[in-house]
Amino acid sequence: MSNLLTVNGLTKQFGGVLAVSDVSFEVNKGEIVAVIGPNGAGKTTLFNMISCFMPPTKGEVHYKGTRLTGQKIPNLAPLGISRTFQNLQIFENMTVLENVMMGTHVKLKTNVLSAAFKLPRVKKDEKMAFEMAMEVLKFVELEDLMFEKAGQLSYGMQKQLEFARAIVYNPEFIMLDEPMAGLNDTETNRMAGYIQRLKNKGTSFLFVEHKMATVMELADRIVVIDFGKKIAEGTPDEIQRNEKVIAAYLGEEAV
Ligand SMILES: Nc1ncnc2c1ncn2[C@@H]1O[C@H](COP(=O)(O)OP(=O)(O)OP(=O)(O)O)[C@@H](O)[C@H]1O
Repeated sequence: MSNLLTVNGLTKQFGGVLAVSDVSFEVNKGEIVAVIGPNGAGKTTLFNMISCFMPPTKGEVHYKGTRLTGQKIPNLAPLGISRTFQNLQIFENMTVLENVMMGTHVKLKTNVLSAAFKLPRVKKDEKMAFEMAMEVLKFVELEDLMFEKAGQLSYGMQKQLEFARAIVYNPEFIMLDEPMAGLNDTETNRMAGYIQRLKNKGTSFLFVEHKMATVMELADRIVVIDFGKKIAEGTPDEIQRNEKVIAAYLGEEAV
């Protein structure tokens, strides 16, 4: 299995709070890796450093040999990396179709000048953007709602829409921050199905999630964070039997 993402010694200090401390792990091609841990363990901070939303105090991240740390967020998509957010980032006043088409610009060559002069390429790009968007809307079963305003959709559908926008340019590596948060069981299974189907086509994932049943079902490997430190890493079976992990979660329940 070839290595895709290398997280090396990531550390984040917020004043006196050591939110993440010397965390290292890898994601290999075709793998689904989950990051779990009790509330406040440092998962979001770790995720934000990996996806270039926050600079680390120490440590670095590489993707296929390219240093991600210090990169600007728009540089990630051309590398084949995509991410979704814990809080939905959809455009409520735009249609479902327009939201997804927004995600296609990475692959297309149209820029402001060519669009302003309505060069022939613009028409071709618009057609391609539409076709790409329709393909993923079918994949997430939202094609019947393509002309609805995104703000009119249920929360579960809005999550599907955000996922559609994240996958529309065929990224090789997708980072999902709590993809199942706020979803009911049916919606959770539906989202898990999309992730699994993309994995079967070779896409790799890193995701943070609180819903343990989903994590255990989807992840090939799990990284467990507690008080900012990696306390365990292994397959779902190994993690469920790991005493340090059990103690960390029991501690959380006792709080
Ligand atoms: N911007 C910030 N400034 C100061 N402290 C912060 C900041 N962001 C996070 N922290 C602290 O860092 C620690 C880790 O927070 P983080 O949100 O990364 O944890 P988490 O595992 O994602 O939590 P949850 O599961 O509740 O989302 C917490 O103690 C939190 O209070």
